[in-house]
Amino acid sequence: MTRTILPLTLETVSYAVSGTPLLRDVSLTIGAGRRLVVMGPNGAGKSLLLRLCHGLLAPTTGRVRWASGEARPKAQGMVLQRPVLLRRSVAANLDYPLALAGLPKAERRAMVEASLARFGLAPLAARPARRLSGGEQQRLALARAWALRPEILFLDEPSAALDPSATRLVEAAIASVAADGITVVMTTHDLGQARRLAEDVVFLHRGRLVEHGPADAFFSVPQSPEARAFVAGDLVW
Ligand SMILES: Nc1ncnc2c1ncn2[C@@H]1O[C@H](COP(=O)(O)OP(=O)(O)OP(=O)(O)O)[C@@H](O)[C@H]1O
Repeated sequence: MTRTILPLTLETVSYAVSGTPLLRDVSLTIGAGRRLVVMGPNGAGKSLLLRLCHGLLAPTTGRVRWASGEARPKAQGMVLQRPVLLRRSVAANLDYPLALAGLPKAERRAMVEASLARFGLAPLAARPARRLSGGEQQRLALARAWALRPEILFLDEPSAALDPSATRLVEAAIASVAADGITVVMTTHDLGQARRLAEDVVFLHRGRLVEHGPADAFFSVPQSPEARAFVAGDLVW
């Protein structure tokens, strides 16, 4: 894959609502091909950070800069905690964005087949998407995003409210996306999940970026008192 839009750089990004600062002076570079997990207690600003990166929100001050120079490149996707699925079959949900992207029918059919197979969804192809279980819906949303061949995917709490076996299937799907060289940036509350998936960690606390570095170092020797308390399970907000 030719890399064109990464790295993504946040330059002293702040975000405020009605004068209340929610994220403050976040500077961060996200390079290609890594799995980055954004962690932090409730209300730390994890979802806001993802929305700013993806372009759903604009910073109050500072800049979000893609290497391609585009304001909001197409080669990036976001999967929400509760994915928005069409009232159609699983296969039709995969086909629709490909049609919007202008892919000819034969290519779409091949890509839908590949996506169904890749994410374990083939037996569900004809089912109404909105009747799927939470875990199946997440995998469909991941498959749909993957089929568009993004360079980077943002995943906001991809396994919130899923049971352990559904969580493991979603994690396998995320690992499979990353194995294709797609950069993954995700939030999670689940320390175990972060240990399983993260290569790098960003740790936020009360709207500030407190740590950013390799996951091994973050989990074994967190530098800040906040991160130490968080890793020990003692910091809840
Ligand atoms: N539009 C908004 N107006 C006012 N406050 C907001 C708005 N959006 C987010 N916030 C607040 O900003 C803070 C950060 O929100 P965010 O959703 O990013 O937290 P989070 O780290 O993802 O938390 P959680 O782990 O609980 O999902 C929270 O205190 C939230 O209430």
